[in-house]
Amino acid sequence: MKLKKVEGLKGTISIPGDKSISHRAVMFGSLAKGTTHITNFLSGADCLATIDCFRAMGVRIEQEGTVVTVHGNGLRGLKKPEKQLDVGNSGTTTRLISGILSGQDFEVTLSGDASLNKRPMGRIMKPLSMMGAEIESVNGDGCAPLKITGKPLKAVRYESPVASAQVKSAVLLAGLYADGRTSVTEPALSRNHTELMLKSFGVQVLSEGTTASVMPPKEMTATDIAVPGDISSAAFFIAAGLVTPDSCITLKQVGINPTRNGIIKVCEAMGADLTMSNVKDDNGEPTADITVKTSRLKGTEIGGELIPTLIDEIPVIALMAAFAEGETVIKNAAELKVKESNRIDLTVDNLVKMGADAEATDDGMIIRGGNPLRGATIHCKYDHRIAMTFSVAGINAQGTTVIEDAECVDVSYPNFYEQLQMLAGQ
Ligand SMILES: O=C(O)C1=C[C@@H](OP(=O)(O)O)[C@@H](O)[C@H](O)C1
Ligand SMILES: C=C(OP(=O)(O)O)C(=O)O
Repeated sequence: MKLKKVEGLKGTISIPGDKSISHRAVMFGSLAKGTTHITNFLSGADCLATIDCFRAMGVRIEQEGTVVTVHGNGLRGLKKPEKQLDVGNSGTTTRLISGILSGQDFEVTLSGDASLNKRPMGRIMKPLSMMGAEIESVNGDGCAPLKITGKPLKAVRYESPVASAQVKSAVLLAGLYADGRTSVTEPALSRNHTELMLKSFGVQVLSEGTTASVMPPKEMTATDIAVPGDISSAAFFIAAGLVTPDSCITLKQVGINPTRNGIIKVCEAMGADLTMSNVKDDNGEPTADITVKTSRLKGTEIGGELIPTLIDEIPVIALMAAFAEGETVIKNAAELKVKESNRIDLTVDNLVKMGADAEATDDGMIIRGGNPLRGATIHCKYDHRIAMTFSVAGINAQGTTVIEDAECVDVSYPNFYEQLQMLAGQ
């Protein structure tokens, strides 16, 4: 993909469905009794991998674009798949499904692409083993492929060393099959979509501070899920609207769940012209239309409990910082090193390549804003968030920017480039 400076971004777009919520809707719908109708489903590669995994375990799932119908098999109705499950590039699929597979009465192996098979799985293997599951890293490196043999599970109270919704969810989902109340405490609150959606499926869930617990139900009951727009996808256009001269963009029906809205707080701290309207609350998953206009941004500090609420947005926030006046310090974000790529190093390397003043630290980065950016060839190591971040950089840089492997945006935002062109009037 080649990008050049644009004249300004103008218009209104609908942001595709939230990736985290789309995964969970398919998973919980598969385990429920009855039919779950999902609208505004994210038809990106990661969520399609989740659909394929549950189809391979005997669940009938119909998909027509963003409308998905899941004919649930009930809590104990999954079948042993004929082959190993392919989780593609998706950490969420891998870790959440591992929790579910821990409670089944069959053995299964799951494996993903080269990037996925390098990501740490010890963080779920430990608590799931404590619950009694047999879970083995086939190559002995703590990564996928994972061989999981489901067992009758013991309830646990798990103290997670990381604020991770994937770890929390893996344990809570195994807890659906346990012999009592299972709880997870995390160092800071991560996204709570699992807790909210399990409740909609009739499961008893309790959330108190940074502890969530679940009681094993007899069955889960199908429900309808309207997926909000993904704030992690909206982030690219929030940033683009703020840093591109002569821009005004409205993003419709974006999810603003408080465990996900850190980018909005950062925008406020940076002095961004961002307004929200048409705020609606749907079972704890509120949405709003977000309007952004070109703004003079100023540097800020980002760390602590804010980090889990904006974890996937950090690369594009770092780009905003490169356009801001003064210094931005991002800390407590070491988790970025174990995403689809090492997002600290890859963000900083590509920013520097484009002429920005940025440096990596042990757990984050420091960006001194204000240097004009110049076009460059961007290696994104097949990481969708890096590809989109540097596309936003490319439309604001002197010369041409080439994004290699740009098709990886399909993982979370298949129509990203179409919407970008539309807003640029091209
Ligand atoms: O639970 C989820 O849907 C996700 C949780 C986050 O990962 P961690 O739990 O590893 O922080 C996030 O980065 C990922 O994109 C989606
Ligand atoms: C980290 C991400 O996803 P996952 O962990 O599901 O691969 C992401 O989408 O940025």
